[in-house]
Amino acid sequence: MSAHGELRGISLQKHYGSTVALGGVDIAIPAGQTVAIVGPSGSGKSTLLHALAAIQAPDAGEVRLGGERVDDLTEGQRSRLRRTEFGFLFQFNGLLPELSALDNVALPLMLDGKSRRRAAKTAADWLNWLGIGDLADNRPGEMSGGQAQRVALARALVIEPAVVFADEPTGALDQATGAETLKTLLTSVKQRGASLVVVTHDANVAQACERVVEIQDGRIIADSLPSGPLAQGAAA
Ligand SMILES: Nc1ncnc2c1ncn2[C@@H]1O[C@H](COP(=O)(O)OP(=O)(O)OP(=O)(O)O)[C@@H](O)[C@H]1O
Repeated sequence: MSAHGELRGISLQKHYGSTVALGGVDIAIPAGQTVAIVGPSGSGKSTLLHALAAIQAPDAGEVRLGGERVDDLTEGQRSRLRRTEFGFLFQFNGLLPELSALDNVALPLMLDGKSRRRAAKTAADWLNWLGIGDLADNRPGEMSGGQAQRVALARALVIEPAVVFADEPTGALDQATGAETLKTLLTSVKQRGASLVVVTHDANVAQACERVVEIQDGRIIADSLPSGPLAQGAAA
């Protein structure tokens, strides 16, 4: 586990033509906190996640990780940041179909310069840790949706990220499998000391997080943290 810093978005703005996707969002996520981003469709949840994760730069505002600005990096630096500090988990697992579970999990380490042998050993440890070591040689098409999402979780965690970003991680799973995946996700990030930022429409996911931030029309309208905008009387 590495020492991780606070993730902070400051006055984040993003426009698509006349659409205001982010209308000046301020959010500070302490290291190790689990945060659900909720709100109606089109409210700006994914745009916020993409801005915080250095996937898409905001039009204005700053993103800082551990105090360091990460929104104004070159594309190469941002891509390195995503490989070393951030883990990603999406609705559909995004695994490479032609690679085994082991190789899918080893890939981020190899992209970061680790030897194939070392990457494979670490990947195997992660699959074992998540209880799916026996699936190491299976390709994604040879697993259930829940198993594949667990492999995707191993791939997100293998780099020991500061923050795991998840967009509807249980959206493609049935309720029981989704609940199990959610539990594994939360347990894993807590044990590794990572923060979790999860965009979700699923009330079960939101309730399981320590903090729920509600977005509407590109602005935070509710924050369950005592120090959030609601407590300060700043909500609309
Ligand atoms: N690439 C894009 N081009 C144009 N408009 C976009 C683009 N991406 C997002 N938008 C618009 O920005 C607004 C916010 O979109 P965003 O995807 O962040 O919402 P969301 O809350 O994640 O929605 P959903 O819950 O449906 O995924 C929406 O009005 C959307 O149509």
